[in-house]
Amino acid sequence: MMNIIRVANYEEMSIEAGKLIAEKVRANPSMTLGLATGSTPQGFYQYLVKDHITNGTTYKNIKSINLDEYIGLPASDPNSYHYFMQKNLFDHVDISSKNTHIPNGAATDLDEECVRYENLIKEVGGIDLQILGIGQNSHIGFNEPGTSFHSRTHVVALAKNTLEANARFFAKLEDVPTHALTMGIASILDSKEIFLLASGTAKAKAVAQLFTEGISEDFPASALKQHQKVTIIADEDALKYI
Ligand SMILES: O=P(O)(O)OC[C@H]1O[C@](O)(CO)[C@@H](O)[C@@H]1O
Repeated sequence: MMNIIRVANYEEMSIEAGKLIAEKVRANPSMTLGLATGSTPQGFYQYLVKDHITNGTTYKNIKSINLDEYIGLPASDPNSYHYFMQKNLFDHVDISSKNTHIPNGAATDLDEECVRYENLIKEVGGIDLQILGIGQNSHIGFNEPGTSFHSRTHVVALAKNTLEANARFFAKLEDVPTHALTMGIASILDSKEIFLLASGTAKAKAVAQLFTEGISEDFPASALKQHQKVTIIADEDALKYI
């Protein structure tokens, strides 16, 4: 089941998502949140930080599991997702560092890291609410078109379109890491509930495909149609073909 919440713009998407997430955290203060990086979630992280300061929503017992990380960037690199999470959320709320988890893209044995990460998700009791963005090519996490819907945490070679889309954060295209670690589609679908956020015309085609195309590994986000509890929070631009 996919519910759609249609909002005017990025700011409203961020407020709507932030409100819903903060409500869930207050209702279940020891839940496990599945978190995403990129431009899409930045606004709702700001909302959560403000809400933490003004309303006192606490993350003391919240656990977090991030979707993905570049391979080869140390946690201290400003383009790593470790760094992103510290700067956008973890440094500003009372979450405990022992409860925050991100795949280790600097691991020497990446296969072992994938197994460790999958086990970790199980050990924390699974993800209660997974937040997702969507790539222009329909990727979720870093699961590019063609990824098996049975996939678990794995190493991926990033698609050309993804490298180009993410080059905006780097000095030049060649600096974008070519590989990443990502939770798989099956790992994502195990989450009890999923929010998919989309903003802007660059995402309009990928969002439309969710409704016009069938379930296909060519469109990774279409896997979400197999899930019982998905809410899409998207703005007018992202929904312009719907
Ligand atoms: O939000 P953006 O920067 O458009 O990226 C889309 C998606 O691709 C990823 O960057 C891949 O990790 C996700 O984190 C994100 O939700």
